[in-house]
Amino acid sequence: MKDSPIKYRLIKTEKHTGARLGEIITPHGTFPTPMFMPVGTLATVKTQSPEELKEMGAGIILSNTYHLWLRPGDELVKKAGGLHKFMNWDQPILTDSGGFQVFSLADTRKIEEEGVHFKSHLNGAPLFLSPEKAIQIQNNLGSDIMMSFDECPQFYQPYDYVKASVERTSRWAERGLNAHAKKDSQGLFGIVQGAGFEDLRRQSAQDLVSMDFPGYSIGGLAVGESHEEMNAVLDFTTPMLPTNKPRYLMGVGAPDSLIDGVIRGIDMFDCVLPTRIARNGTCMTSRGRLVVKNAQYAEDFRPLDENCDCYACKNYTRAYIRHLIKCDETFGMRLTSTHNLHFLINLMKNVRQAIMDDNLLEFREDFCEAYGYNKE
Ligand SMILES: Nc1nc2cc3nc(NCCc4ccc(CCO)cc4)[nH]c3cc2c(=O)[nH]1
Ligand SMILES: [Zn+2]
Repeated sequence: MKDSPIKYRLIKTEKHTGARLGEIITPHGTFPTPMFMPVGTLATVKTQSPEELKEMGAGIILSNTYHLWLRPGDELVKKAGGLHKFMNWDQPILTDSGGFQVFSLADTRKIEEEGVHFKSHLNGAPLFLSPEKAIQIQNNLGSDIMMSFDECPQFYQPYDYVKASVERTSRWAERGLNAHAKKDSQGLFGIVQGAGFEDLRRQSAQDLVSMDFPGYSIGGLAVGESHEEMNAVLDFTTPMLPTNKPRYLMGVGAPDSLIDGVIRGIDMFDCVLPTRIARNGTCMTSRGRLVVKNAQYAEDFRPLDENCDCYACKNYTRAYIRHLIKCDETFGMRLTSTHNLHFLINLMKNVRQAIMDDNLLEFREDFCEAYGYNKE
């Protein structure tokens, strides 16, 4: 692939694990890895302004091709000057290709070699997405990092189904690469599939590495498999990928999964978890999950997390935030969302420090102990 606008710089590997400290250089700026990406599906990270996201250290955010194609339309975003201008975010943006959203949101889909026919989850209108179409939409959105159009099979599909799906996803990746060749201001990642089958993961990785993408996503995970099964797939899949390019684990956001992914050589993560659970008043704290809506916090005048220095924890109490959430006051979910995003971004900052200090396993022990993960 000709010179890509996305560059990965490996700074250091951690002495006792597969963890790496690095940075990713994009046309809209450079961010350190490992990094957690807040999800801004419809061109906004729900309840957060771009200034607040920068303030908390969000280096890059994710938006969705499928959703923005339907609303407001990729042509409109192009007319607005692209996604960065449209949403007033001048830092890096990554877009998912629509592959996963078609399989997880749309009804009655029909997968063919050409692409996927399905009905809009909004109004049932017939739609069609192909590798070429997914590239065209992402070109219009102007994201810095684009995803190939792929099929994300369920984790427990039979071997033969997954094999045929991997082979089609590799053909789709090639078609996307050819459709993209023109625009060199955007990088395109290949997405490794293969469910839980080591030989199919190897086939997928080899196909994509031979196409020389600037970065590789590991797809087909966080789809209902156990934590142990995800770790097992990562144990044999990340070593199949080049060390001088980023690895992005899609859809992963629980604290223990982030740390376990980093230990296995993952550099980038995204998940709706922090903002999704915040909206019903569930917070991640250094002492584990806290459901601030619960009656026990009605007169608890401590911050959500006494070890947190985010805007919510510096200025408000559990009692106040519980009151807002109970009364469905939107400021309440702004505060829980601010805290949860800050918590994961800060967790990755501490993980990067642990890689620098070669004590990531110790950090993991201490973090999981305090969080209440009953780790073996
Ligand atoms: N193109 C592409 N995109 C993906 C996105 C994904 N996102 C996931 N998992 C998200 C799971 C997830 C969904 C919702 C919540 C909220 C709380 O329940 C948390 C996690 N797995 C994923 C796999 C793929 C994939 O193979 N290909
Ligand atoms: Zn906080």
